[in-house]
This record gives sequence, C-alpha cells and structure tokens, in this order.
Amino acid sequence: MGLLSIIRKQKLKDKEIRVLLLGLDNSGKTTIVKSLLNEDVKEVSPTMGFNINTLSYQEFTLNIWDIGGQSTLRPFWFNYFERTDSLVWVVDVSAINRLRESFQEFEKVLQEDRLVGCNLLILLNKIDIIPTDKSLDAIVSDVVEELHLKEITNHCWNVLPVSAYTGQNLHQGIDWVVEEVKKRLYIL
Ligand SMILES: Nc1nc2c(ncn2[C@@H]2O[C@H](COP(=O)(O)OP(=O)(O)OP(=O)(O)O)[C@@H](O)[C@H]2O)c(=O)[nH]1
Ligand SMILES: [Mg+2]
Repeated sequence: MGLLSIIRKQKLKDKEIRVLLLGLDNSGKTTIVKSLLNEDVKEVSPTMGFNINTLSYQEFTLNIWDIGGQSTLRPFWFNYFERTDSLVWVVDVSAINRLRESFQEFEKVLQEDRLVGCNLLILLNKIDIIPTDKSLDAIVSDVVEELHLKEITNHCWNVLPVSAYTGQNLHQGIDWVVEEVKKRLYIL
C-alpha cells in the first residue's frame, strides 16, 4: 500500500471526505454548494479564490473545496489537489459551446498524479434551462463524448444531470461520492 493510500485510509477512518469542486467559471459550482447547504441559491457571485464548506452526510463529514473557475484562476487549481478523495467536475449544460474548453481543462487536471485513485463525478448542471429542442439523454451523450469519459480507466466515474436551482439529483451525487469512498475504505 502506498503512502497516499495509507493517508487516505486513515482519513476515512476519521470519517472525513475531501471533495474538490472544479469546472469552468459560471458552471454553477458555488450555487451547487449553496443548494446542498440549503442556502439561498440566487445569492452568488463569481468565486475569486476558494470557499471551503462542511457538509455532514451519514456518518461522514464532507469538506467541500469550491475553487473559482475563471481562466486567470485556473493556474491556482493545482494548489488544491492534495488528499482529494473525490473530484467533482461541473459542466454548464446551457453553455454547450464551452464543452471543448471544459475538456481542455479537465484533461489537464486528470493528468495530475495527486488525484490518482480519487473518484470522479461529472455534474451536468442547469438542467432546468436546457434548450427545448434537445433531450437530456442527447446532452448527456454529447458530454460523455466531448469529455472523452469512456477513455478514463484510472478513476471510477459517474455522470449526473443536476440543477442547483431545483436541487434535482444533487443528493444522489453526494450519495454516489460517499458510497465510492466507503467501498475504498473496505477494499484498500
Ligand atoms: N438556471 C440555472 N442557473 C444556475 C444554476 N446553477 C447556477 N446557476 C447560475 O449560474 C451562474 C454562475 O453560478 P456560480 O455558482 O457562481 O458558478 P461558479 O461555477 O461558482 O463560477 P466561478 O465561481 O466563477 O467559478 C449564476 O448566475 C447562477 O445563478 C442552475 O442549476 N440553473
Ligand atoms: Mg464560484
């Protein structure tokens, strides 16, 4: 067992899960956290640095690191990878024209050694405003293709369409994160 695995396992015994929330600016990361914390989702402004929020879920404490996604802030993302249990990548489904940009950043992040072994949840946010001429299934397959998700073999990954505004599917997302982390706790 490598040192990283030992540290992770100890942390999980302490029932702490570190979640890193990344994605392009305006994708809705901060709003998702607010929704999970039952705060006012209409009160957000672009994150200029980062926010750490704590969410209790089952017997676990999730420390959610929400990092600003503007292009000038992306070089700083690399300061936050240490000890991440779960990477949550947020995509704005109302801005499909930014999928390529999202993939470019996503690809860089996935090359990071410090993220080896963490699980990966891709949230397709803002499904409350998807264009009426496109089905949700079609949007999901576009994202799976554009982000080359089927080529990812070294992370357990999952895709969930969500809405931070309505709260749809957000708890399923957290459930998945916690269940994946639990599996590792018993398998390692
Ligand atoms: N319709 C809709 N709008 C949303 C949703 N989630 C977020 N938004 C809006 O999208 C905009 C950006 O939301 P933020 O949460 O600030 O996005 P962010 O990813 O944290 O952005 P940065 O901090 O700049 O990286 C805001 O105007 C939100 O109100 C959603 O589920 N539905
Ligand atoms: Mg933000």
